[in-house]
Amino acid sequence: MISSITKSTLHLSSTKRFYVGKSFLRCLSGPPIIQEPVAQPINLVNEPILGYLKGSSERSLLEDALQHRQSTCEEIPIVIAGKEYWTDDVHYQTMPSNHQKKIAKFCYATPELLQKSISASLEARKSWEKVPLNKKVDIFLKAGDLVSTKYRSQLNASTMLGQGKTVFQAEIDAACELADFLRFNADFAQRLYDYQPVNVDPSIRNSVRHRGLEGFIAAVSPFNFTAIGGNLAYAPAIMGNVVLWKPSDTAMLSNYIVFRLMEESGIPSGVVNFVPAEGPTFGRAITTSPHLSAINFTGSVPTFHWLWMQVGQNVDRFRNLPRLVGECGGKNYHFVHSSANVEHVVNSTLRGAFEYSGQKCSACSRLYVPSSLWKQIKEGLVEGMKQMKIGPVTDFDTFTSSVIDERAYNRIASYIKHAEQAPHIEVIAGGHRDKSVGYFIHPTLLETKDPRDRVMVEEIFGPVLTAFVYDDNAVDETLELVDSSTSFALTGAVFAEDREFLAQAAERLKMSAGNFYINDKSTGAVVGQQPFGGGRLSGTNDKAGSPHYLLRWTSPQAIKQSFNHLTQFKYPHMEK
Ligand SMILES: NC(=O)c1ccc[n+]([C@@H]2O[C@H](COP(=O)([O-])OP(=O)(O)OC[C@H]3O[C@@H](n4cnc5c(N)ncnc54)[C@H](O)[C@@H]3O)[C@@H](O)[C@H]2O)c1
Ligand SMILES: N[C@@H](CCC=O)C(=O)O
Repeated sequence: MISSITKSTLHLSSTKRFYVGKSFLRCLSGPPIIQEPVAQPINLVNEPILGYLKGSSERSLLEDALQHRQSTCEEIPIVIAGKEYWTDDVHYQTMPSNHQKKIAKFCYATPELLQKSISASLEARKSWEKVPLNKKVDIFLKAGDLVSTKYRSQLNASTMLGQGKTVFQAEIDAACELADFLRFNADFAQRLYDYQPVNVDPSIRNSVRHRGLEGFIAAVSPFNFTAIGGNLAYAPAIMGNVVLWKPSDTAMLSNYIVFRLMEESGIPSGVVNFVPAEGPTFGRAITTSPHLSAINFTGSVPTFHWLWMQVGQNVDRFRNLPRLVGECGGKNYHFVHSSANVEHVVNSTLRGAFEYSGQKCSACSRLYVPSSLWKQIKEGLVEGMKQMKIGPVTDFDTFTSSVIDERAYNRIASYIKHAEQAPHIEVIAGGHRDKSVGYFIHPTLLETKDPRDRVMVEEIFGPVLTAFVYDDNAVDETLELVDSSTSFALTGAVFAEDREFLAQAAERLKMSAGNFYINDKSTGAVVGQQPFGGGRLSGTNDKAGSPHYLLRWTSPQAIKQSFNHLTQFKYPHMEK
């Protein structure tokens, strides 16, 4: 019976099997041909979040950087194999809180330049792939240190002004998360070698080595996280890949600083090419190249679907089947049980829904509250919203600022207008909006009687939270609604003190979120602590910030090295 066989018995029997043909073998020996990298120890500690209190040195450095960035319009080239290019298709990045203020000038790459960058990256691949892992690790550790020291204030200032983040939101993203991605990925890349295949026969050596993918990777990044741009472009690079990085128009300046900082850390020219471009022009260039090996995308569902379809339509062109990694939107929930701590629910929801004006893929945008707690929770939310300061990011008391651009403003405003007109929705607080100077939309709380209204189902990606009040006796039906009423499955949170309920909810909502929180808000995943990504329409769930993510960027090769010479081709049973 298999259960009675111990591991060592199995081992022994397979060893025996290897030795059966010994008489036909002449045993040789020698060192392995392919050497495995020797890991260097990395002290994995998340980058501490600095306080930026009045009078602190980090605050004065940041204030200088903010001043500098506000009085400059940085000219940002396309960079291919270390060479700078300009085209006539000129664009500007402006400040979301003051749309007349330009902070960067850049231009779109033409199809010809995109072809050039593909060729340049394939050329760079030849030598980059050969650079030993420990050298790559050194580069990434140096980059992590440059992020947390020399470039910290520049990264934060450009993220604040260009992407509309408050000081705290910029710090957890452009400084801490970016440094964490660089350092943790260096460690994760080394740890991939911890798995090696079984070696049971001393005359045979089995091993696995990690190669970069053959071809180039296209990294297409969103506006809302500087660190995500850096991770999309550089996590593949540490595995030996070459990358075309198309940054978002509205995160251009911070992403360019990341690109230059990585060069300073020692990434050779051409390994990552910085190619601002019009979205579909870039999409068509990469998906019609036979050398596309993967797309590393973060952004909205429609863009990812479009790219996926382009790859499908060109599938017979590719030398390797491209891997499609996409992290997309969410319709994230807070589900409150009648046993929950009200004060904690209120504060967590105010942060989860309204920090960075709800422009986190993980932002809470639907809230399920039992009728027994609604009055208290509603009062708490409204009171908190009254206390939130909405303004420019240069005012350090601002809780949240404007949304990213006019397109986002109009989209979010259309949901609020819908709510204002729908008979089954009440605007409880907020709703005020004004785009005359910046794209300001005040945090808005809605209450709907229809849990399947568009405001409860579609990603709004703005500071709009909708509450649905359920009957305390209808917990099961409401959990069913949470799970089934949207097509997304990114993040979600349950709040309760009743442990039995929490266990039940964790089971019932298992597939509803890639990142599931118990008594914590739906936002704020930390690299290495809460690996990130969702299922269903929310993405391919490759868990950025974990070792699993790096597996997408390697094409492992299994190697069997034999130390024997066969002395004949026949098998033992053929001996006579
Ligand atoms: N799941 C996650 O980890 C995660 C993280 C951040 C943001 N997001 C999602 O990203 C979205 C917000 O970001 P966004 O507004 O920048 O998204 P977006 O889809 O508009 O743009 C993302 C990137 O794709 C580019 N692009 C647009 N059309 C393209 C095309 N046809 N071909 C190639 N590239 C194209 C854009 O220029 C940008 O660089 C939200 O839906 C949010 O939920 C998800
Ligand atoms: N990692 C971030 C979300 C990134 C998406 O925008 C969080 O967990 O809040």
